Amino acid sequence: MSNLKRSGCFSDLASLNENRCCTSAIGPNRALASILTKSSSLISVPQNRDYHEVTGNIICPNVVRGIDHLRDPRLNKGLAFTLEERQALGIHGLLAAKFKTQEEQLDICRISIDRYEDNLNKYLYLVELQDRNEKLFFRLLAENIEKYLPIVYTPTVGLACQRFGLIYRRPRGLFITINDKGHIFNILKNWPEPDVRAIVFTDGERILGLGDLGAYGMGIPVGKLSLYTALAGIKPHQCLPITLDVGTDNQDLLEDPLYIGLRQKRARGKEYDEFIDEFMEACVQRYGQNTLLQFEDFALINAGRLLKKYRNKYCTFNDDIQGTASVAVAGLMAAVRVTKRKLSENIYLFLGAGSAANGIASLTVAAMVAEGLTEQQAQERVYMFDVDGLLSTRREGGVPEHAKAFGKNIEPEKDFEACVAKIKPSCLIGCSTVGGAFTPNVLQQMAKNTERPVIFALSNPTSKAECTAQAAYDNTEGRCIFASGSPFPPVKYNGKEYHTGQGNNSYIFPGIALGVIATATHHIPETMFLTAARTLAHYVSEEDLAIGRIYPSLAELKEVSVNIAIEVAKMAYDEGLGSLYPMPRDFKKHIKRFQYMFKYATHLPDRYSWPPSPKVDYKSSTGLLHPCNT
Ligand SMILES: NC(=O)c1ccc[n+]([C@@H]2O[C@H](COP(=O)([O-])OP(=O)(O)OC[C@H]3O[C@@H](n4cnc5c(N)ncnc54)[C@H](O)[C@@H]3O)[C@@H](O)[C@H]2O)c1
Ligand SMILES: O=C(O)C[C@H](O)C(=O)O
Ligand SMILES: [Mg+2]
Repeated sequence: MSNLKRSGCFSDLASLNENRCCTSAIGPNRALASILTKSSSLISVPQNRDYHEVTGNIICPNVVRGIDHLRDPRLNKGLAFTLEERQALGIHGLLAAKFKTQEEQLDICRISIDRYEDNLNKYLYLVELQDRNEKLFFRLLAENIEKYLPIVYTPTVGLACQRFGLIYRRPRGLFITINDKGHIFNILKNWPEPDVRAIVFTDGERILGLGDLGAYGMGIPVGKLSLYTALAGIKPHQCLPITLDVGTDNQDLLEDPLYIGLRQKRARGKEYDEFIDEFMEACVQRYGQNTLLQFEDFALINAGRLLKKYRNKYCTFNDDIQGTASVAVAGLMAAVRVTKRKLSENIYLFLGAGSAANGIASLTVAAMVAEGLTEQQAQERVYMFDVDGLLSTRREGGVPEHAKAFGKNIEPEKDFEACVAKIKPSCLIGCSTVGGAFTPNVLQQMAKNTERPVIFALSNPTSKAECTAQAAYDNTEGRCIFASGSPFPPVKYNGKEYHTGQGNNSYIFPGIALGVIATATHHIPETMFLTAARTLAHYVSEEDLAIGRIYPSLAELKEVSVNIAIEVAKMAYDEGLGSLYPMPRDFKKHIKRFQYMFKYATHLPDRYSWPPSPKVDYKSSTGLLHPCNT
């Protein structure tokens, strides 16, 4: 370096960066880039070598001015830029003199967040960090999952969605409105990243258990995709959050002066269906046929039927139906080790008969069939109770179409407590959005039904949970096996402390997504969710069970996600669904190759040496590697 400094190469490099450009220039710099591409470059490209090869450890395939290295969150390292980088990139003097390591920066982040008492402020701090320094944000999240998952994700993300009009500052993701019908592909083209592999999208109609939040639902795909990166290491530039704004039927929002979405009633019927059709087509047209399309928080009237419509035509899944089913079945499998009852020996009662309940029930049936029951025998063990009472074929209005498989020819019952006493379930599963619906009487009845009752209060966020962890223990003499969708503090019962688990689809969808992306799988069959459930259940240790947890700790989520990805990837090839060839010999290595590097990369151009450092893998199947996209 010192030789270079003496020879004045740094000023050379700074101007080099200003002029750097390439054909894949994107976003606001596109016009400038195309002009510069035509102008003479300072880099002389040896014959038969392409531009990226010659530029070596290129900063970004974009036109990047010095200051952009600080303004672009994907490039910014703040005080962690070294002296050489500061000089080479033309940002020397734009930063304070101190050089910091990423570890030192992480300490400051932790201290800063801890200063906030209010979770929404913590959320805002993290949003701001992601907007400022992406690698620091993801490393902070990935290394402190237990602490920050409840902030960027459930339950705080629910509050953020409710206040979205107030906290909305910078766009993250795309808003595509019903008025864009006929032009969706063009809107997708405005997204500055060309290498998108996964899209999480919502129409905002059933945001957690909070109902129709319209365009305010954007917090959900953003939060889900943060976990794609933090838990599964899927690269952030490959992830795209989208809100499909088709209006809202939430009158409060329509009258809310802060509301940022379309101020009109929801589009329904043909218009809505055509819009979703066009959206699905546009996504694959823009990003390729294996683009993973994750449906999130769609209302019951659309969730199941859209899954049915698209599941064999696109690489798609519905997280609320299938991801939730997988995590719940994993919990049931782990619980078998405590209850000593096989899955097929339980009686299941669901409170709520919507997307989540039907997803869980169907996968539980599949797991019981794997234990030897017929499908009909398995279905007979599953009861559901919705807003109109027990799903009885004899009730007025009968059983809704989407839950037909679980309707029973028995006396109708509208009193849930009476139902728990009559049916005597051993597993009670709440997906109703009704906070506190598992009353002390219901829980006490569960303790009478069986020695070790399984009680899942899966509704989110915390205020919608059917009961708290403490209430479940208090009302079952501490004999229950409990899990909840949102986290609860440790339970104290009879002088012992229990740490109950979070039955949340966050244990599943990041791993499924990584496995699917890494194999370019074109369809996601139901059996993949059973495989994911088995992999997750396998991770539950005796220590977990001893403290009341039927899931591994959140701290293990990254390892769990990678292992789910590996199993999903193997299955993809076994079933002829993977389309990336040759088939990997070592799946673990293969999966790792797709993963993000949370630590900073050097931003020094490698032009001093030729050929460039052998450590740099310029081209891989994941696309061109450069510091901002590793
Ligand atoms: N833990 C997780 O990973 C996870 C995953 C998905 C969904 N959820 C949560 O589960 C809840 C339900 O989600 P969904 O997608 O199934 O919603 P949904 O709208 O599809 O279903 C809700 C169901 O609850 C029923 N219901 C409403 N009020 C009721 C009442 N008073 N008594 C009995 N039933 C009642 C409705 O009739 C409907 O059948 C939400 O709170 C959601 O956040 C959690
Ligand atoms: O978002 C979550 O925390 C889980 C689930 O997808 C939900 O809709 O509640
Ligand atoms: Mg959801």
